[in-house]
Amino acid sequence: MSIEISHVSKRFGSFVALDDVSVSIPTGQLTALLGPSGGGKSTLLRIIAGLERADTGRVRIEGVDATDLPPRKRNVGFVFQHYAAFKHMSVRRNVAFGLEIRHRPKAEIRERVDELLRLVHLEQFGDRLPAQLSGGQRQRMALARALAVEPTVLLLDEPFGALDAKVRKELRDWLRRLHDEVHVTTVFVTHDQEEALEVADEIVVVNEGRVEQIGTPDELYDTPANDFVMRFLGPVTQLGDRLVRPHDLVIGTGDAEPGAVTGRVTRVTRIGFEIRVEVTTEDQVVVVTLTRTRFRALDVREGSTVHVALAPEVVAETVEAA
Ligand SMILES: Nc1ncnc2c1ncn2[C@@H]1O[C@H](COP(=O)(O)OP(=O)(O)OP(=O)(O)O)[C@@H](O)[C@H]1O
Repeated sequence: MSIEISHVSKRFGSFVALDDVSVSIPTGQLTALLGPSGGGKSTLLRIIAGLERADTGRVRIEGVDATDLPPRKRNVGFVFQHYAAFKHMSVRRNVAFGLEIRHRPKAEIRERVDELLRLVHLEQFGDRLPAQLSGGQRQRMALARALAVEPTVLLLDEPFGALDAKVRKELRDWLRRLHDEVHVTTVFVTHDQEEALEVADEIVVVNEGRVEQIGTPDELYDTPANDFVMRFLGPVTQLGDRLVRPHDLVIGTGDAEPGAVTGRVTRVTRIGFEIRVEVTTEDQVVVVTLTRTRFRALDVREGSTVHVALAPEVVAETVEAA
């Protein structure tokens, strides 16, 4: 394990930001701290970085007890949402900064900076000033700068949070590819479940100062530990007294299967390649999402009486899991 957080608690006045949190973060992986705003993700990241002190608990990084070490002795690299670059220095010098203050030989610095600029696809931009870069390019420069000193751990706090949706998505793919190349243990904070599901090897769900669940994207999505995780990770709907995913449901028009609920189709909406069907039963509205092909084959419309049940393959999986 690269980072071991054990029994960490943190209060701000009487407010409990972290409540007895224990997490192990594996070496070489990309781990997301995911959760709603104010849940404690950034506080946890800042405690790993040494920018904040835990009231109780310990932090070990690569086997070394880092709890009492200042940030510069932890060998961690950070990137924040609003990255403060040296405005009057070129991109190259910004990236080289950490190496220069460590008095590395000039030739070594030049070589390393070239390599980093290549890695973050900024090789043509080395001589520009940070103000002459786009937001996405600036964040890539920030990553190159953080990686320059070969940190043991890279910590990213909503690194793409301030960028527009399209650039965000591009950088997300890029981060994944970068990580496949560099393999530095990386922890990144996000409140965006799609970002975490797409990019991370492992996700730690943090809510109200506690860890709700730790697992791979598939584990969290398919076997959430509780309703909170289930709701946070994707769309949900209620079927009877169960919380289920709308795309795990099927609609039937013949005889009702055991466990099915019966209702009327009250709304049909097309969302991209999916069709969202609202079925109103005696006491609830159930949402089902179907592919267009499946929907067409069904031949139902608003007003049709239908049955809704859990898809047979999902029932089989649930039985297997239990
Ligand atoms: N220095 C501080 N002083 C007082 N309260 C703080 C301080 N830092 C954080 N908090 C509070 O602790 C709670 C957790 O904050 P934190 O930034 O860790 O949450 P988060 O999950 O990262 O949320 P966000 O995504 O909004 O940054 C919040 O309610 C916040 O207001």
